[in-house]
Amino acid sequence: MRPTIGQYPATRFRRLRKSDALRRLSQENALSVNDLIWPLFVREGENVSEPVTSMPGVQRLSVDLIVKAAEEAAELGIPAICLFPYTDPDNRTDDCAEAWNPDNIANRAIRAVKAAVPHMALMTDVALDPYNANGHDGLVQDGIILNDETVEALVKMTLAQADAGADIIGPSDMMDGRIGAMRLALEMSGHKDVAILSYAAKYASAFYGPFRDAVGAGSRLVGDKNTYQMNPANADEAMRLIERDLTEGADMVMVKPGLPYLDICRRAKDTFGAPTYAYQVSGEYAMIMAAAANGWIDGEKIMLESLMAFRRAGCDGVLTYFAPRVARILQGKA
Ligand SMILES: NCC(=O)CCC(=O)O
Repeated sequence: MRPTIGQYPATRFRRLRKSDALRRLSQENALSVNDLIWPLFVREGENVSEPVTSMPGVQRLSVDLIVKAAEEAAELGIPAICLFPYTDPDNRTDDCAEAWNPDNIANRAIRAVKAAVPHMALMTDVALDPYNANGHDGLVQDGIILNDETVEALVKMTLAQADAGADIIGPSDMMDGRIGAMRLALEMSGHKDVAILSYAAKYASAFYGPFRDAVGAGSRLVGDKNTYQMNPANADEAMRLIERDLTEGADMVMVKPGLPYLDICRRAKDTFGAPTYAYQVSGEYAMIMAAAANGWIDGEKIMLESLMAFRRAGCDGVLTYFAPRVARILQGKA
């Protein structure tokens, strides 16, 4: 596109900003409930809603309350939720075997949600960190994160989630070769219509801090994730990763974190045209909530502005903890 600009006063940009009607008429992007994926944290128990201190307004919910949240999401028109497990400490081991247990907390929640709200698209998380004694996304040997052995474990985890009824598999682990391995396993096991939303460009970011509290992985993490997550200084590499994952069979791709990486979202959309998502991560959410709680910003306006920014950057959708709040506003139910 080559923008045409006439000379002043023939061109006055303020003409189209004169009234609300003209501003709406000339608006380029829109935010809708169809763009939202709501991440939820699931834990053991019944009727348990446990606040996540660093994420005001976010709770870890027992399966029965996850079902209620899914019903609320459906009523608000939110098309998808994404489940993250808070695993009991006893089930966090070096071999991560709980990750592919068909009856682990995540798989039980998938079954319960699909039974209650079958039309809700259910996205999962595929990474070993909620099940790992040392908080890493992959199997660890002598301080090294093993790639190929981890991919085998992730495939088992993927199949258990697909068997439980997952619609969208969300590999967030950043191992090499996992998308191809998962896609092949899904094809071979009768799950050919299960979609993969690849965390293709996931950066080694400090913005994930509150999330690690939410899933109980933060205090366990030994070292950092720099050998598998991306260097925040890199952009060309993100394009290569996205192309690689699309080629291996990803249906959708994600950039994560969100707002600090909008340049990557735009480039990804322009380069590949694939369904592209961003994750407005826990640290982004926490910063907005904390500043709003102090009265330093207008939290609601900043929430809406930040979500619109993803649409402007070319994203087809956003994973955001604000999903139900923004959906209520967009549906006139606030
Ligand atoms: N796989 C999910 C994450 O690693 C973090 C998300 C967040 O910080 O909200």
